Amino acid sequence: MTTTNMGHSEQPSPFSSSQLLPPSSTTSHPLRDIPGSYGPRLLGPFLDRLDYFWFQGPDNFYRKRMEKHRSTVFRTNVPPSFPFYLNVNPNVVAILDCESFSHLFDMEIVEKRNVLIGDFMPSVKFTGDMRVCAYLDPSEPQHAKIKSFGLDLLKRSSRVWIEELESGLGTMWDTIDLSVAKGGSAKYFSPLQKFLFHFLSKTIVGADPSSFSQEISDSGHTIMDKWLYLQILPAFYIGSFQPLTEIFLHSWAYPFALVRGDYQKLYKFVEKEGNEAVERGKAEFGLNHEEAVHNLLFFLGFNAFGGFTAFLPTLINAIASETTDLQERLRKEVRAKLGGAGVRLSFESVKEMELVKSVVYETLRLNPPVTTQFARAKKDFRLKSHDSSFDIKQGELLCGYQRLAMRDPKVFHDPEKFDPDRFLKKPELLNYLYWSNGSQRSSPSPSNKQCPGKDFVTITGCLFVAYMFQRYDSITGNSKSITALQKAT
Ligand code: HEM
Repeated sequence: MTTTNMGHSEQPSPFSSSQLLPPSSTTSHPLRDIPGSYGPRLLGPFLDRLDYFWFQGPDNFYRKRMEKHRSTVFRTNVPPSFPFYLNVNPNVVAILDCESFSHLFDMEIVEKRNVLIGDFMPSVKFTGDMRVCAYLDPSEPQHAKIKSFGLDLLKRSSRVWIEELESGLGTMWDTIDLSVAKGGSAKYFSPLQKFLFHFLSKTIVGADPSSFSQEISDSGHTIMDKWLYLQILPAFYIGSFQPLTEIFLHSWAYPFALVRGDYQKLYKFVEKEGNEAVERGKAEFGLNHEEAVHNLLFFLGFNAFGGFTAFLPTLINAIASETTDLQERLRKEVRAKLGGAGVRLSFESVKEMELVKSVVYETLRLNPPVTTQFARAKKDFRLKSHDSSFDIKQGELLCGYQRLAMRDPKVFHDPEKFDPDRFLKKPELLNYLYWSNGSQRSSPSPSNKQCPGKDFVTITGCLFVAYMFQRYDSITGNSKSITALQKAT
């Protein structure tokens, strides 16, 4: 067994002793053929691609097939596919319930080599002609070295995390305050991304963008976006401007040449300003210079900046669009445990904020920032869903769609509803919260593929909420704009 916390052989299936499931689902798992088909060789993948990106959108794409096959496990194609992705095999086995999803974490039976985005892998030119950590399987020696480097960076960054967070959030909310005062509302994507780029560069890489150049300080976040989205575009759901999106954005992969100059700027920034981290990667974790810099850049830009960019707008939306007494309850909890404006945030104080934590977990359940995880069967094995079992053959690609697995009605009561108290009432549900590619009760390690940022992300989400309610009495808005702010009295 290579994993420490999450393998099937070490940890019984999450459902074997669960009180949450009806007794029938824990008893027998009759063997079934995997329903669904891949259709004609070129036409099947093409039609599925159009359904996924255009006619249905990802949620309905999976939901309709799940209903049609009366199964949370079935065969389908996922993009990218025909006509210009001839080397990509779009055939997958979709898995959409918590029990079957957890097989993705068992490194004894699945391999995670080059499957971050599915069978399609962006050109390694985007990452310095090397396969960075997220594409490595734990069986590859380099994985443990680089993952340990990442875990160490995060541990060290905790020394400046709070201080940098407070100062970055101060600047970000000042900008938003100003726009709301001027125009009555503020689109916050850009100030949020600018804050994230500065904050994560300083904490994780130890690199201050303002010390490097005006361009990186002002536009580092947009440069990062360009590099990041160009890589994931072939599989990225856009949901508008069809059929132009299908023709021009989803039909071929764009070359690295379009961002070569930008990537060089980011590389130089990390290499120079993050020199201390780079040297530690070399001296303590046995990486060569190039490996240390390219991996640092990927941790910063793709993993951390990309992840938080997807997560924080959903957190703001969950709170700012609430019309219940949630904000009042959050405000009371934050001020009781921490105090009002001017009192320093701390890791310890947010650990005691049970409602704040539950809201953060519930946001990650309903809106997992990375919607899909893939893994390839290392050997033939039997995969279980709640009510059936299925034979998986070595080499088959499993595709876990988090947005439906996290709405599994056998685990989460009234699963489509945002219930801010869900995890407060039933903390044992954390076993089934999978946003980090592992259970919220498991730990990332060099021998598994769980996100090393798992705890930092949830704690930062809590600190983000605590800061908001220190500063404001109420906030109105959605995932794009803030429309009203009432300063703390
Ligand atoms: C909200 C923020 C974040 C989200 C949503 C997120 C999500 C994820 C997910 C889903 C995976 C698994 C991908 C897969 O194998 O299919 C992952 C892996 C990873 N994440 Fe995060 N992450 C976040 C923040 C961070 C941060 C702050 C770091 C800092 C270093 C980080 C570093 C990594 C790395 C290195 C991996 C690959 C792990 C491995 O190869 O074993 N992530 N992340």
